[in-house]
Amino acid sequence: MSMTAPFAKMNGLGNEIIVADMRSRADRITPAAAIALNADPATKFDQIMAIYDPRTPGTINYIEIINSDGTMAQACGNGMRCVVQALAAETGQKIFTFETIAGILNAEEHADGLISVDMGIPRFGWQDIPLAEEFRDTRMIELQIGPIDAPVLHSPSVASMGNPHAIFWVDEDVWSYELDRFGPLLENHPIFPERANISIAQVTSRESMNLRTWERGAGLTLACGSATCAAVVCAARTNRTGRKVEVTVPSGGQLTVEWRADDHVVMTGPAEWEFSGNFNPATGAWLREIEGAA
Ligand SMILES: N[C@@H](CCC[C@H](N)C(=O)O)C(=O)O
Repeated sequence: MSMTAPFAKMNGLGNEIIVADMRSRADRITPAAAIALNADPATKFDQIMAIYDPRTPGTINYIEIINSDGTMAQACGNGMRCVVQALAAETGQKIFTFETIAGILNAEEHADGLISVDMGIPRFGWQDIPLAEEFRDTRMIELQIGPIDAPVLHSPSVASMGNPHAIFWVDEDVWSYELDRFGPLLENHPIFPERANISIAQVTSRESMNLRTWERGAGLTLACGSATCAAVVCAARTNRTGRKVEVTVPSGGQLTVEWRADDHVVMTGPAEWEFSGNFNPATGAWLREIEGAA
């Protein structure tokens, strides 16, 4: 086994992704390697999507998702689109079935280059998210930040897309909130025993919303695919929108999310390759691949 593994630096609407090719390898990417890669401005990332050999018949690969703080995540919608684009470019295949720690996931690259990922079935039970205490109705839970009599953010909807999400509904521009200040406090609030991804959502019509997300284990990001899915199912569940919504993310791009009649949530959007290289999964030391080199 070679010391180094190939990787591609990519992004999904600005969500910074490293797609690591760990096929035919038994080793894992260490938290130290993730932290080292994230410390270098050239490879700074939000998630690493590590592609491994399949574990389950009927799936093409097992995908491990690592946040920039070195912790594991169960879901990453933007990262999955990057994985699909990388594998489609390599193999010509267009339809994929993957396995992650959250389960089996289907995805497809369309003729126009956009990629759809079936993000699975959302869960709303307080134990599923999970929350530290019982809430019978997770369309709105008691949680607020700011002065007790004039909270800045309050009463979020919560959902699991495999990973935990809280969505705070706002009327004002999403950029007028100090998410960099409130995000870490809410991510680590005792109500979320596994921490949570924290989003603020401004619904602009039955079919559109603006969304900003503070990601668990990664901080402020330019897009978060699973958060867009969580926001759309929570918006539909609270009758703020219909079941198909175009979500504008901080990069200015759009993701289309449809909560289908069969309960599956399908997210569609682009992915972009930036550069390729090789890295050491134990240390994070890396070298850029020279384009055009044999
Ligand atoms: N960027 C991702 C979500 C990443 C996972 C998250 N930080 C977590 O720990 O749950 C996406 O596009 O879904």
